[in-house]
Amino acid sequence: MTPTLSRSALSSLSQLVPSVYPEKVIQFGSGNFLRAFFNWQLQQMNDRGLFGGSAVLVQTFSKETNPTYAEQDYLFTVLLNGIQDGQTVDSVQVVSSISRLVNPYTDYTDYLSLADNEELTFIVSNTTEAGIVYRSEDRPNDVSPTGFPAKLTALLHRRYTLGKPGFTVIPCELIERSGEKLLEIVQKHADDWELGEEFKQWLDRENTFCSSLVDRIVPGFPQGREQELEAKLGYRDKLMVTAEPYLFWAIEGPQRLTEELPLTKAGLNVIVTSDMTPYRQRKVHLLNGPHTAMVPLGMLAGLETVEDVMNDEVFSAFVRSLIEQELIPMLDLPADELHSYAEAVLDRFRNPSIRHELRSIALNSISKFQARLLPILLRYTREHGQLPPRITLAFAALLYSYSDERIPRQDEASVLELFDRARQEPESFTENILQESALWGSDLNEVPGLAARLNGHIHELQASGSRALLHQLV
Ligand SMILES: NC(=O)c1ccc[n+]([C@@H]2O[C@H](COP(=O)([O-])OP(=O)(O)OC[C@H]3O[C@@H](n4cnc5c(N)ncnc54)[C@H](O)[C@@H]3O)[C@@H](O)[C@H]2O)c1
Ligand SMILES: O=P(O)(O)OC[C@@H](O)[C@@H](O)[C@H](O)[C@H](O)CO
Repeated sequence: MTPTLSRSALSSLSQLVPSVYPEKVIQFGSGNFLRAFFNWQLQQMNDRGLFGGSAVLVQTFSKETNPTYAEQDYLFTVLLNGIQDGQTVDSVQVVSSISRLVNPYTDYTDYLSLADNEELTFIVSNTTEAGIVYRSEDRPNDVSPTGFPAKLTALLHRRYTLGKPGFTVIPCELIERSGEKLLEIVQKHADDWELGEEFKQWLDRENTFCSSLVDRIVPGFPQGREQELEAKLGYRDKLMVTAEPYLFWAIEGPQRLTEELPLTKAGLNVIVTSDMTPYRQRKVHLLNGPHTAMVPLGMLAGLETVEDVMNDEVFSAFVRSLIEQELIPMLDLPADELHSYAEAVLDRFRNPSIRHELRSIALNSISKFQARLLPILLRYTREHGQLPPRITLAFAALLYSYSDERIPRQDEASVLELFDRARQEPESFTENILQESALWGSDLNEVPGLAARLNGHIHELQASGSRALLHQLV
């Protein structure tokens, strides 16, 4: 029988058994993305003798300890597949940069005692966009608070009471100004819990909260390839994760980070900058924007993956013209840089070696549309005196897909409730949903012509499907 990945399995397969490094990073979140992004980068630094440290994982959400990490001695495989600098990449690496997993729900004392170790100086997180939220019900009791910022506050407070130096905190969540947002919530908990002014000053003075922008497409576990990979690798690995070779990380923080976390020295495409705004705009609008536009249109036409979209003449022409004609002209960055980033994105979308499911991108599409495409729609309309045709069509497809049972909706319960309420009056569904400022930040019925255009498109989508409509646009 094929063994499970572990140190002894590697040894019996005569493969290199990786070194064990001291813990230097506390990592909140144990999902696919961090494994293929941050843990993989730690491994690259360690392999080059530049960091010599591992990350201790803190479970942030599920209350039951995930047994797989311990079963696999905290090892997992990262498979990188795609084209980089014109070369085909098909690499397999066992990553050993995680030391152990702490579950604050079952071992709260162990969790808090992470504050005692002065070698732990970095905190990295990815708890999804839903993780960096304020929860007034979280209290400083002798059991773990539920929210990530509240857990972090408790840890930071212990560090402060021990008189130890603070941390460099780098959240990877895809929310705007993530570092500032996280610090704001930590300070709010400090107020709620009456932790004192001195602690709040220590938070500001001794800790560095860096906003950051991450970029790597990580489709996750290689579904359907388990047997092939087991035969190739000689072990089974439930934590295995596939990703594209491309990687970019902009960290807004002090230059000392380039020495303390020598990612760039390890040859990684990471920059430490005093202003990450342009990098964020470029990525959110030119990569995530087209993703969010292609999802409802593609799914309504029965397409399943980003690659399906890119291999379809009509759909890929739509994606390209969306980028060139509606997105790039609305971004305040040098045009040549935007065009070359966009070309790279189109190549990444075409990557035949990874299966990026449209339905995985579809999760929480409403807030994604608001962040990724709506600002461009509004600016284009203001500047051109007319609606951007492609973003507007994608918006119509999104609203239609949230009101049609054929496409399973995956969104927050509160969002789905607003859609269900709007649907109770089918004749005014569009106007009802556009008026929900909670979804869009304002009443979108005030955008000239938007409701009428969306209504028209929704009827056309019902009558002829998305492909026919795209034909008319490209
Ligand atoms: N997969 C990609 O290509 C990619 C690329 C860039 C960024 N991201 C971002 O990474 C995030 C995570 O993606 P993933 O692929 O690792 O998903 P995942 O489901 O594998 O992991 C999600 C992690 O977040 C934790 N979590 C979920 N909800 C939480 C909550 N409310 N509070 C605290 N923790 C919570 C989970 O416990 C888990 O550790 C996404 O939200 C996405 O924005 C993903
Ligand atoms: O990860 P999500 O669900 O926020 O968005 C889906 C994709 O747009 C996203 O994962 C991109 O692939 C990623 O942001 C690339 O760095």
